[in-house]
Amino acid sequence: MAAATIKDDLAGQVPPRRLTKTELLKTHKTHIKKQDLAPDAPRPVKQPIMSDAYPASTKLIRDVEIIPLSELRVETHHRGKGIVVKVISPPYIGAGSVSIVEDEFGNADKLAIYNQGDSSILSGVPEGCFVAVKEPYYMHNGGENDYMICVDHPSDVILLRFTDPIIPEALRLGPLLKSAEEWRSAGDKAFLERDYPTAVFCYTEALEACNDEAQNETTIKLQRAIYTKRSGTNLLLGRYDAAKADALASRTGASSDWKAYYNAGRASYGLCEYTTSREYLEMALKLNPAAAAVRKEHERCLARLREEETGEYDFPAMHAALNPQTAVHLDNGSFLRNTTIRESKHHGRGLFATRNLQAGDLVFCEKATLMPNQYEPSRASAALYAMMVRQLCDNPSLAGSVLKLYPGPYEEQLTGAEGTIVDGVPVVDVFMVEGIRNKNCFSLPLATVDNTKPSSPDDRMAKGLWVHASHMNHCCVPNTMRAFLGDMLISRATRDIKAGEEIFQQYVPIKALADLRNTGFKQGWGFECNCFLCARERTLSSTGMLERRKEALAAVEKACNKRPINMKTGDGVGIVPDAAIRTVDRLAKQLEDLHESEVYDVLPRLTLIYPCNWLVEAHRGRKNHAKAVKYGLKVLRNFGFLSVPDSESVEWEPRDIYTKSGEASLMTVHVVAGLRKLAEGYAALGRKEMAERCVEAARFGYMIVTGFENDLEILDQ
Ligand SMILES: C[S@@+](CC[C@H](N)C(=O)[O-])C[C@H]1O[C@@H](n2cnc3c(N)ncnc32)[C@H](O)[C@@H]1O
Repeated sequence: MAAATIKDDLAGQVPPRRLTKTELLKTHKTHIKKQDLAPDAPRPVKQPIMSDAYPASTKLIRDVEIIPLSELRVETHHRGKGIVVKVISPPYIGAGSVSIVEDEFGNADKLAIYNQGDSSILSGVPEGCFVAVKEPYYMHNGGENDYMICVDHPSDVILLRFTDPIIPEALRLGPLLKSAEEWRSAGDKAFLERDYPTAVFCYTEALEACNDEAQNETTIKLQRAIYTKRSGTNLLLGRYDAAKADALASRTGASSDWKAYYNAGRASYGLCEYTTSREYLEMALKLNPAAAAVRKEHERCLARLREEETGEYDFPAMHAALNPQTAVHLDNGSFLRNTTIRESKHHGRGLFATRNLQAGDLVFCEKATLMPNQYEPSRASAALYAMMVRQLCDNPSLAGSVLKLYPGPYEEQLTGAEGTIVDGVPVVDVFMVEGIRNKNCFSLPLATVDNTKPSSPDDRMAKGLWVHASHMNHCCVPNTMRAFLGDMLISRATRDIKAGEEIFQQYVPIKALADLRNTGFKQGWGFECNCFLCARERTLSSTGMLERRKEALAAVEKACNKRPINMKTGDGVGIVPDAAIRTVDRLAKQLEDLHESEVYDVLPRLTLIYPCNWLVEAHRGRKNHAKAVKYGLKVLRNFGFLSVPDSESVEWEPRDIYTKSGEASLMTVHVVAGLRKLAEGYAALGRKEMAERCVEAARFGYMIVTGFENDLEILDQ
């Protein structure tokens, strides 16, 4: 309460008193002591709260007015202003890095820097360095006289070079006399200690020092050697854009340049730019045909290009290579050429087929743009957000694709400068990043195929971003289905798709009732679905009918739930008394009658799936195979598979159920399970051919669901 009062009273004003340098340093030391006692405590990520959103600074530091710390006003974004300070304490690392800083007038304050990745020296700002903060926010920190400069956007803070003229002389305390050689050895030392961000900083200083020294052959040689070192270090940090630029800057024109091309090739590979990577690797091979490492990398690169071109993958081998601890990121390229991004009539941009596709075809197969190895659901979102921020800072070339994704309503606050380079770093607006994460990320298991096993836990889900797939709009009865293998997203056609048709996916498993599912879409993504199913249900079914259907659904679910089925295992019904079966049967019929035939002739009847599945189980339990088959056929029909015949005399191919069911079938693993139960019933009735066709259709469906051909028996494990 007291804090809130101080906050309200002082907003916009300079605080009457703030803690002195000595007081600040004393409290800071106690925090650091505590930190030293628990050095391995996991570091939380501060995720942005969209209601507090404010845009990142897009100004150059030289264009803002530098003010002393004493002019900072509470709860204020100091637009058009900036501070230049020296860090006078080691950092305390929590959700961000908190340090004590001092300005040229001897004023001290607390500086909290959030959202810097581990590859940045600013994730743990070292004592003695100088930083500039553009358009800082000064906040009351809860306690009495306790304030803090708070930096959310990573690009709002700049690590200054020691020789930067913007640092006031009084703060600098004498010129820094390190030579290029000295900075280089400092870099080498940091490298050997595996402190790669510091190594990069020192090599950068070394390169700048080279510029200040006499330009002779020795300096040029030194400069190129440092570029090589910095390139290697940036590669280790995953800063591929910088690694590539350094590699190219290290060239001398001699045959030893093969190393520069090799590094540039590896950096391009890291960015999944395989065509460019191949070009560099081929230049390296030209200069040094015997280099085995280059040859190996070149072969790897050709394999990626083949995958991109043909869409041919060895999915079983990829599956076998997965390891939840060490290998969730597969070494594969993205096959995207069957689809293209363009404006869609009703949903902004969308994905469209570039050629005719058949049910079961690979629509695309995309490697994650960003996906942390974090399958703990409570941490998955924060891990993805942190990775997105870090990668955008580290590899500005990513901005071109990631920052074009739909960020939700925050779109209106954007300046258009996000992703551009200002003061040497890309402008990264964390609220925009969070908006993009929120509207575009996918939840995924390690492998969809394993997740279909009844024994697999449902809750090991990671989160990731696939830029191409993010352009797909939602449809409740979509024409594709996605599956995951590590960080590969496999999209398959659930029915035939014509060239030029829009590709849809289901964002989340949908609710049976149109109004309920649309409330979810509105809240989560800000749209109301107007797909074939939603539009017809909404406009053609009368309100009275929808209400009665809701009541009938509640009644039938209540009856089923006395003996619920586990939809994953199919277990739970057991031997059910006649009376219970009769009740569910009667209620299901009533519900069925509430679906107008003229509306639902070509539509799935989602509310009927659960009761019909229940009846299949009840009849299976009593070995009443004829009835199990009857309801099994109804289950498929209610998923929208309208072309499953019940007669040997009808000519049909197992795949026909996918290709000849119209535009509104809903493919899920339950369809596969339904086909298997149907097969079991037919086999028990001695109708072998029907049983075989159903198994074949189930196998084909399981390939669509899991992304590649798999044994149906996995569903029993
Ligand atoms: C992941 S993005 C899909 C690509 C997006 N259309 C774009 O222009 O970038 C999700 C957003 O697309 C739009 N969207 C997706 N499916 C839709 C649908 N069925 N009807 C209307 N808008 C839809 C919504 O604005 C949603 O928040």
